Amino acid sequence: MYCRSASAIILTYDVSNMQSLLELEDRFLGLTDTASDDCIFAVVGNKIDLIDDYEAEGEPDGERLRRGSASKLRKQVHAEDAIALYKRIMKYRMVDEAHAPAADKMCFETSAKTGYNVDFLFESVFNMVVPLIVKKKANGPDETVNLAQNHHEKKTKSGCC
Ligand SMILES: Nc1nc2c(ncn2[C@@H]2O[C@H](COP(=O)(O)OP(=O)(O)OP(=O)(O)O)[C@@H](O)[C@H]2O)c(=O)[nH]1
Repeated sequence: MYCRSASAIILTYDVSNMQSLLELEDRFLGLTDTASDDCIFAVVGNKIDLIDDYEAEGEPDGERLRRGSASKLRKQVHAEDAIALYKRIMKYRMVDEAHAPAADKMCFETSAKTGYNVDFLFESVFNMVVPLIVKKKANGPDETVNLAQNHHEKKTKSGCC
């Protein structure tokens, strides 16, 4: 996972697996330390199609009955769990909640399989990120690591000693 200067990070868990949400915090949150200070976070519960009471938008009448619920799973991660994680992420990043997008706006449930909410997720994140990027560009170029310059500086130092 490479996050240096990232303007947006989408953290994805599996709605039918609580462990996947816990791992986002335990294993991946620390890896976002190098993201941009104003980085936008979205917390996304994927695989919503596997859940018992999921009903895809636009699903034809009777389709759900036809599908049956034998293979459906119980939802293990609820919206409030994701919202609580989002709030902990803001705390971890030391972002004042008043200055961050509202938690309920940044937590999504999707299905990569059916496409449910996927466009909405990316459009929402995109609409938030673009103004930030435009603002940053207007403030001048990003600080970047100049590998050639570092190399040269090292060489000069070793020459002096
Ligand atoms: N039903 C369903 N299956 C999905 C969805 N997204 C991914 N999968 C399936 O889940 C499996 C793992 O998907 P990956 O994209 O490899 O995700 P991963 O995070 O590496 O793996 P997992 O932790 O197992 O989900 C694959 O078989 C995918 O086809 C979804 O929205 N719904």
